[in-house]
Amino acid sequence: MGLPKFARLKGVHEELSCNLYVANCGPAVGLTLDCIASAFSAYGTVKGVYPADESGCRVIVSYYDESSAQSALKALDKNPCHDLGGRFLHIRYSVERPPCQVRDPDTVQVSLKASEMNIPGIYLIHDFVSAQEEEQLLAAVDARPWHNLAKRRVQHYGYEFCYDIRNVNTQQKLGDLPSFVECIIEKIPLFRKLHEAADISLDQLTVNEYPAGVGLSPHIDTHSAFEGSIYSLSLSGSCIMEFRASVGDRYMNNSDYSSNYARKAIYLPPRSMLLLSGEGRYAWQHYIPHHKVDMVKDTVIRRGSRRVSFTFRKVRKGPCKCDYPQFCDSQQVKQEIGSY
Ligand SMILES: O=C(O)CCC(=O)C(=O)O
Ligand SMILES: [Fe+2]
Repeated sequence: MGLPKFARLKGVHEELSCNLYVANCGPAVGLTLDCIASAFSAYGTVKGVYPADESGCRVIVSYYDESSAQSALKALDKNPCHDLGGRFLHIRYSVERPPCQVRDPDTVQVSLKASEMNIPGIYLIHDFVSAQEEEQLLAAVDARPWHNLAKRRVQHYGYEFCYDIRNVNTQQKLGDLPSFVECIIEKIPLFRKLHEAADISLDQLTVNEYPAGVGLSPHIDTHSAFEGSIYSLSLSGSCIMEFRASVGDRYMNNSDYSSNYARKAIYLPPRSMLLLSGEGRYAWQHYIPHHKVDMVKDTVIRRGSRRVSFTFRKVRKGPCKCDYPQFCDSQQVKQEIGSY
């Protein structure tokens, strides 16, 4: 069952409602829904506290009667709330929207399994590495130098990925993949059960470290740079990864879209390995929204202080001859690839 959906009443203080839209309040600012309910229960019996959106810092507090909501609004709007660490709240009345209006064009249902997304070529295996391997992998990269990008840090092995040209210099090999990733590489054949062409001769690794709230812009990994299978292991923190394809493209069915894109999303827990191949690798942009919290099946999941991903690819030595020429730089047609 979905959450009740509410709309903020802009500037309408006199229109009473049992529901309050409360800004500057929520899991992203360190306040659990339970502690918010407890603070607001000083003004009447609280029916429920719900995230108002995916920001993690706006909630709906729902009372059984309007007089409780009115007392809470009078006492707490733009005043410090003692029970919530002296936080200043911004409060409006809110109304429950009828079910036909509930679709927020900015939100997308988050799948737990790749098969729920229904994008050909995308697979996810949970618990691909153990907690002990995760710890060792993090220690190994933390013992090596990081390169700072604007908002995240990276390391490259095998070949350097150059963000300005979105490609690798195939003439300049850095070396073999480091021995500490052997425990990952040896398990890649597990994907053969899901995808017959699981490529095991990977020779390029990019390690990304994202602080909480930092995501990744929409892009398709350059076709001419890498072969058809891209593996990405999530460590330490979780995130959601979204996928989008233009509505005009034939590589999508016509459900699940808002504005000009079909959009899908998947939850990537720590230690899970994602495979992008085929249509999902060549024709869908992937990206990580810049959120501190993710809404996954009505649960608010706070991002950890860091997420570290290991992305394994095989450098392409000739032109790409994929079946998706409109996204293919080797096939010289206008692309839609975006920046990393
Ligand atoms: O962090 C990730 O899981 C994905 C990284 C990625 O898409 C890339 O480096 O191209
Ligand atoms: Fe990518």
